[in-house]
Amino acid sequence: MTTNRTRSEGRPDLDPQAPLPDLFRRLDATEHGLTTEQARQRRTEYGRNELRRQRRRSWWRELGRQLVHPLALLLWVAAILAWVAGTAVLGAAILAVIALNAAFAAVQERQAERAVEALTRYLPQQARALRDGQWRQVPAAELVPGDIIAVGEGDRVSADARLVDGGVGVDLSALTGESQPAYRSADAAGRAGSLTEAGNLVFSGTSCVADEARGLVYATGMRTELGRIAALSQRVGREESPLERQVRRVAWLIAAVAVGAGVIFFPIGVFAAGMPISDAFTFAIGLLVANVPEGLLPTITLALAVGVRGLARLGAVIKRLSAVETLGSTTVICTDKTGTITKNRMRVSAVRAGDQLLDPLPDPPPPPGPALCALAVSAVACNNAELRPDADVGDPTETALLRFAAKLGPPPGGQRQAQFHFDPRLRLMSTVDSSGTELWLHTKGAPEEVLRRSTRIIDAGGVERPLDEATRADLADAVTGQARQGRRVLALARRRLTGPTGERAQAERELTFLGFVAMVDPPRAAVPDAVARCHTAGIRIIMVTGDHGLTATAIARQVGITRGEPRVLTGADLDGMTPQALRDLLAANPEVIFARVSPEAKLHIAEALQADGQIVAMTGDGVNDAPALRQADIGVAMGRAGTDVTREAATMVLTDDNFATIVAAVGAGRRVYANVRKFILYILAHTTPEVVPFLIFALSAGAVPLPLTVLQILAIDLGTETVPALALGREPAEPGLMERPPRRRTDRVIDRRMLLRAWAFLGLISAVLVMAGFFAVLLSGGWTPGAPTGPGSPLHETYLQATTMTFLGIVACQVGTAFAARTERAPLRAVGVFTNRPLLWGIAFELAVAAAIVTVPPLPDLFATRPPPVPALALLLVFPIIVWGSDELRRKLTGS
Ligand SMILES: Nc1ncnc2c1ncn2[C@@H]1O[C@H](COP(=O)(O)OP(=O)(O)OP(=O)(O)O)[C@@H](O)[C@H]1O
Repeated sequence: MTTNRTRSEGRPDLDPQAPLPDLFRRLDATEHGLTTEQARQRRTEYGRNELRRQRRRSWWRELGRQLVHPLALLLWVAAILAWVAGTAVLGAAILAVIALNAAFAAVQERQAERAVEALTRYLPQQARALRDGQWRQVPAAELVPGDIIAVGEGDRVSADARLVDGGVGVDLSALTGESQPAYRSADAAGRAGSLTEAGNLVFSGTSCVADEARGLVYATGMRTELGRIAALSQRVGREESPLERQVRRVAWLIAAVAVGAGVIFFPIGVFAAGMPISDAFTFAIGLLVANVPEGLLPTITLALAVGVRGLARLGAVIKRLSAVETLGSTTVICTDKTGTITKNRMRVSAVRAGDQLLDPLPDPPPPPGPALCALAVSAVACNNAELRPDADVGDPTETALLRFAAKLGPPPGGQRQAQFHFDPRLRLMSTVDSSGTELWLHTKGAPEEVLRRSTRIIDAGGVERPLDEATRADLADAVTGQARQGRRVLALARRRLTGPTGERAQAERELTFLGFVAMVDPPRAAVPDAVARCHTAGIRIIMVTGDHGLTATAIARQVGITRGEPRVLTGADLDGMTPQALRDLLAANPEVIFARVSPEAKLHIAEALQADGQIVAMTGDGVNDAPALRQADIGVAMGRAGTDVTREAATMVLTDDNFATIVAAVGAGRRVYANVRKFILYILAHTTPEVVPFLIFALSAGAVPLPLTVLQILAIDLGTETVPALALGREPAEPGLMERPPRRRTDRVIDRRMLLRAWAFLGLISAVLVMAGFFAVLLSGGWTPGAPTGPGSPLHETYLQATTMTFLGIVACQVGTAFAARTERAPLRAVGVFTNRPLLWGIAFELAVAAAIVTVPPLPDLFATRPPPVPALALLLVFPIIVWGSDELRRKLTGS
């Protein structure tokens, strides 16, 4: 072994295309795999089979990035202007603002990144490896060179391996960008040149799309091809979401307004109010700095990240931050049936063997006659599941068949010779088994498919006869009768083979129909409720299933998806339909069920709905579902039953495979969006009480002294208000959130209604209160309009107390605004006054900072504050109640 050298070089010094015996020798391995102990030792030697994360951006670089953010650049300009104008204190304050903001944004960005990264923990990848002579599911991270692994359709390959047996179709696009699947087989000859072109190798990070093979692991972790090119560095995307894009645009708009306000103020201050030029300049800059919403974007990123974390706890793992927002606007959920709506826990409840129907199937079953025996033999032979005392392995349809057969007695064992995998398009699976000297084909699948390929039928006594039309019709009726009860029906057939099997179509023909089994698969308990919530939330549910139309309809009715007569469309109907016809049909029929559809059809359904402006969530579990999942706005894969390929293609993975979780996730998405609106409202509301004092000062042409200083504005916007704003992102869902139709694609996060509420209602009330406080202090101190209040004048202390009152008044009003912002339509008591703990802490922080600015030296000197008289302070106590109370009243009166 060359382990030491291997480790130091980072790649094994071996040729994976060497003759197999050489490769086994070099890897010190055998066809029987490794023992657990050997694997453990090798893990300490080679490390875990993981890709090292691409180094994160360092703290300093992240901070640097935030410092040159366009909005920060605007502040730099303001700082330079302040410095040039000789107001060094303001310049320094702006620099502090830039630094604080950058640090704040950097922390939030990093938190968001972490939240997404942490999600990989929720989806640990598994691999099948031969350990201690047995096939085991092991965490992919524990694979080591020398392991023998199995890869089958739908699996993600977890390490680089040389195939030793079988062949697989692989999708190499993650490595080579080539989207056409390639075939790799143990028998393929080695090839010089690029390793990825070698016909007998498979690579970590690629996925298996067909068949099955076994391979000898020769490289893991960073030594794999994938590790080498580090292509998987960022599997979880971090692109800007539409919400972030919208908010960025709005942030720029507000920044432009702020610059405009500053520019307009300057001449008004100088010429109308007679302010000294330097003061006017300082104030203009202050106005600009205070209103540039530089904290908005990182706060939204953080809200989305918090949403992602919350969703993971619900059982929905999201792979993109922006998906949280898309989820909230979902208008249609296309869901499959088995496992998502139903429990995927099947039990055979009726059987028809030959022409004998046992419905219900007695428990224990009667002693089986020849037909029932033949049915059971086929059910066991054409089966890849395994009954285990701890947990059954395999497809629940197949385990149900095994359990049914087991009750009839031990079946005679045959020897599997070949297999035609279950194909969701054909809806059939077959195996070729030898029994003594005989060779049999056993087929199971959708009854109509099996019937179509059958020419004979067995009778109860086991005698075969030709299948006439009357019997066909009778069988079809019997199947329909079962499906109508919501049962899943599977037919079984067989054929004695006399020669080689040949092509699939050649093998699966002239079958002898043995009978069918009907299984019950009860709906999940939480589904009817979730369906009802979708209905009230205006979300349409479309069932898209491979199962029989009647089975699907019965289940859809049981859980409330259909309430009237649904329009049932089959895959065959879809084939003959133009995209436009499909769009029209979906628009015209509120209740549609797609049955017996192929995975490809799901893609067309998603496209048709999207062409109509719908936001589509689509579930899927099979390999062929991947394109539809990619096409949908939210591709939903199953964490338990699904394949790695769909998990890779999906935006959201359900750890519990439950439909109800999709609905909960939509609710969470709506909540995040609503919370983003809440803190934007809160941040916007302070603008009016900050601008009005200046307007009064300017319009009075200096008769009223300036009620608020620039540094005080900065202290509010960038000090006291930050934490409560963040805390609004943690609001619980407002009642009624899932009782409204989804928001439209065209809806803006900041709309006119919100601006009116922020500026013209909450803001205006605050401004009135704040100015009343200012004048109350000023007048009670003996001030008359036009009286001097500058340094050295007898009224100067009173003036300082009055501006402090304005400052504290705005802080008090913002406390009221924070409570008002908590709900958009409902009364606050519907969510509970004390239910948002972080907000209560945020308000405590806000009040503590405000108190410190007024009382803790040297802050009062820096911010020019003096504690107002006690009666004025008492007045402050009612401000929040008035602001919040008025909004409660408005909501009550207007209903929104
Ligand atoms: N293991 C299997 N072997 C043979 N036939 C099967 C097997 N599993 C399913 N079928 C048949 O193929 C049909 C389609 O199966 P598919 O897995 O595409 O969808 P489904 O499980 O019925 O429903 P859904 O799409 O809602 O999950 C089934 O209704 C059944 O008749």
